[in-house]
Amino acid sequence: MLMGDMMTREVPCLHPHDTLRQGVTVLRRNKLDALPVVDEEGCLIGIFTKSNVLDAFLAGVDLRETIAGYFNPQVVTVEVNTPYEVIEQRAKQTSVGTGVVIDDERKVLGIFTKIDMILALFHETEQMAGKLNAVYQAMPNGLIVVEELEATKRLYETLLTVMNIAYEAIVVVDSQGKITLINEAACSFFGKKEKDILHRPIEEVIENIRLRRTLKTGLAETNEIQVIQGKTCIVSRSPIVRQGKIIGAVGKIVYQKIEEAKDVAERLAQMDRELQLYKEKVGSIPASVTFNQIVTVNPAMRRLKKEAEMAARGNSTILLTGASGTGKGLFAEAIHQASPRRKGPFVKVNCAAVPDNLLESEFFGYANGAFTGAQRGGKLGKFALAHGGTLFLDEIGDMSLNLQSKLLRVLEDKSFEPVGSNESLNVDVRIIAATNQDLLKKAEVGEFRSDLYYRLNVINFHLIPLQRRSEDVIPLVHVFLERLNQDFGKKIKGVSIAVQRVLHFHRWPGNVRELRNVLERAVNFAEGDFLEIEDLPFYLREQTIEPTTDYEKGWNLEIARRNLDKNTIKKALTETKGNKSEAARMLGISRSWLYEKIQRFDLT
Ligand SMILES: Nc1ncnc2c1ncn2[C@@H]1O[C@H](COP(=O)(O)OP(=O)(O)OP(=O)(O)O)[C@@H](O)[C@H]1O
Repeated sequence: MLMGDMMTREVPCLHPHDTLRQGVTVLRRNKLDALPVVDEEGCLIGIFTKSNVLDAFLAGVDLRETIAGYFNPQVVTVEVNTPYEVIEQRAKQTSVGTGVVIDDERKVLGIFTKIDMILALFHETEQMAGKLNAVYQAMPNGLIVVEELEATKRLYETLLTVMNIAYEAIVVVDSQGKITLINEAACSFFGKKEKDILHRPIEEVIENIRLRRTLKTGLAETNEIQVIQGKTCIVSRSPIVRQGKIIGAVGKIVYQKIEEAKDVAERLAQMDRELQLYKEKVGSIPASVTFNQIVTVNPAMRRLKKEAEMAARGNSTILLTGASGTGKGLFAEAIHQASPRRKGPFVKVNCAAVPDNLLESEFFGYANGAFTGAQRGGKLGKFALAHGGTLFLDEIGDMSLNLQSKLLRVLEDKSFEPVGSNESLNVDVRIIAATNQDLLKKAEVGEFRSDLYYRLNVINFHLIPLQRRSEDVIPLVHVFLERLNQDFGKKIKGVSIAVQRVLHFHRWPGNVRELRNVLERAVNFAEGDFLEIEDLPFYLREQTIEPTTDYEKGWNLEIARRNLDKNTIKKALTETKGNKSEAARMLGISRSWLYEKIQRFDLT
């Protein structure tokens, strides 16, 4: 952290010819303890403090006198790029509470108070706790409990020891992608000393580790085979997320005894290919989505992901609810993939897409010669196809009452008769159902069997609409852009700030699906490296025009810009229910800058 990240910016300056009354008024208005004094060229020549005011009063001066004889020419100065450690050292040595931050021409850039330093310290402590937690998550067997703040140092030493006995290379970066922790194995793997690596941007030290991507998307990736430093390695990456914010990432590189593992991996891949072939032959869709592919930094959604992963281990029926496009299908596949049934088929039926008269044979199959035009030899239904695996009943709210009764019977008896057959078939199938309708309401008006509802609703996961987790928008954008670049052979690097703003504040009635479609359209139209407003569909472009009353006052660009800033900050504060740290993060500006703007626009 540098001085530039901690100081209070844009403080007013006094001139020696200003009166004492002016000096006192500016101090009071800005709630500051001291103000820089500058000469005609704007260069720092001293500091005017509250003590100077008291001295003047004691001397019984007239407030119309100038501050020339009262300000202090001995002023503690700090340069803007001074590192935190040096500032801390100097702050301990001086009794002065305020320093002036200057550039190399002695022009004033801001002031630095001990309060600023305490706030910066809090920030550092928060980050340290996050890093400790991340490394704990990355250790398969280590148990580290962070208790009290005073134990942190001891823990840090323990942590380094634990990291150093691991034979994998472990590296931790902060939200800026700078290395904050690295173990001995990693240093020896890269042939560098810890002191030459720490605090450097990750890509300067380790090519190809892709932790920057983890910081952008929040996606964990496990056991990917990659070549790093010319060696084949197994790499795992994990984001460090705290209160919906990605604050860092951990990378683990296994680089020893890889050849043996590679052999096993290749044999497994071959078996997987064969299995896939058989699965396709029996007509089921091979599920390949895992929880790792579900992008979210929202704490409630992350909790849902964890709970669904736990529920996957059992056999109970699961009901997924939530608006269209929130990821119910994705969750269903991930649950199957995380369950002991993952080797079995994952069969999906969209209950809204199959005509009612065909649903029964679609579900239960039919016997040879069951009806005119039926396939010779009969046909297996989805229940039989899903035997040993998972049957995903999408849009269950659209199923007819007649079929609902039949489904309930299968769920209770675990057996059914194909259409036109008297022979009963036993099946072992786990049911996951999904709907964007309120089944309980439907049950109340007799459109859905309430006994089926309770039978399905053993475990319920209600997915959150994208509008209520807007912090997920940008990580999703990064993941989708990566995929779309691949599909369309493009090299879009990201989205402009203006587009970020629009995407952030849009209400997303179509949820993640709508976001994905918007990006697909934009990638098709984009000409530059970044997606711009004009690449967005018209209905989103319209939202960028902020209502302003300035037309009456003439077309003043500065006023219009200020209004846009003010409105955007207002929206961010409403969105975050007044949480200023959250709002600052959302807007991509520092907290002190946000406070400054709030005061300037009178938004308190
Ligand atoms: N958290 C997520 N991370 C990555 N992709 C997502 C996420 N949520 C949804 N998607 C993607 O968005 C699209 C819509 O998701 P999905 O089909 O699972 O939604 P749904 O809730 O089942 O919708 P519907 O009710 O209309 O069937 C899919 O392309 C899916 O891969």
